[in-house]
Amino acid sequence: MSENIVNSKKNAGNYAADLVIDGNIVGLGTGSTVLYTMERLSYRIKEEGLMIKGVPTSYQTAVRARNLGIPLTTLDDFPKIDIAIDGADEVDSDFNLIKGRGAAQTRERCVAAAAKQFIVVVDESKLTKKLSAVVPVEVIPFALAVLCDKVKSLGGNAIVREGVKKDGPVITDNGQIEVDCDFGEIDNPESLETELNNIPGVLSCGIFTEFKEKTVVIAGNATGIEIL
Ligand SMILES: O=C[C@H](O)[C@H](O)[C@H](O)COP(=O)(O)O
Repeated sequence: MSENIVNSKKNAGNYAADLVIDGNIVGLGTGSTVLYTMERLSYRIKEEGLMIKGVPTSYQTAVRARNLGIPLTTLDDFPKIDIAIDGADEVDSDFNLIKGRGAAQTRERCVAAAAKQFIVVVDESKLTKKLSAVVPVEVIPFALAVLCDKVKSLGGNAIVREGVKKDGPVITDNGQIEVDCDFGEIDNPESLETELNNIPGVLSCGIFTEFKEKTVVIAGNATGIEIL
């Protein structure tokens, strides 16, 4: 990762952490940008006495939060939360998102849905006019072929994500399979999201279109941020 991208992620992540106030229940997204948010929250907890609890969206985020001294809670205890901060793989000009590079989009969707405010932290290279990144989809193995068939009928191409230091498919934090679906440029993200999420056996696809009204996008660059 170039130094520019690292600084851009850091600037976005840090800015988002400073939006958090005492008493907040904070959805903690997954990925490299939110890690900067979590590091800054950890600093604020230790240095400023900030009192918060985090709801992690993945096993990795839970482990990182524990190591950083961020107290954790769950959606069982707080079905409604104050603010969720999360990264994205692509953000279009209408605030439609593609998420799930880390295969965490199902829990990320649950946490974003539970939050009053959804803060998306990205480096500015993630901004695009039209979504065209690969769309991750989490599916139960029983429905894998049905999903692949449906993706084909929608003009896409589905590839089961393979592990890096494991042979065979990536098994998600929910014990399911992650499938990367390439549709090229996506003309209608809302309808594609609905089509994919309605396939029986799909837990969640990575297209997020329904949180626009509560979304603030913080796009980091090498020297600062832009709020969209
Ligand atoms: O499953 C992973 C998530 O959707 C991430 O939030 C997304 O991939 C962005 O990650 P990063 O901040 O590392 O680019």
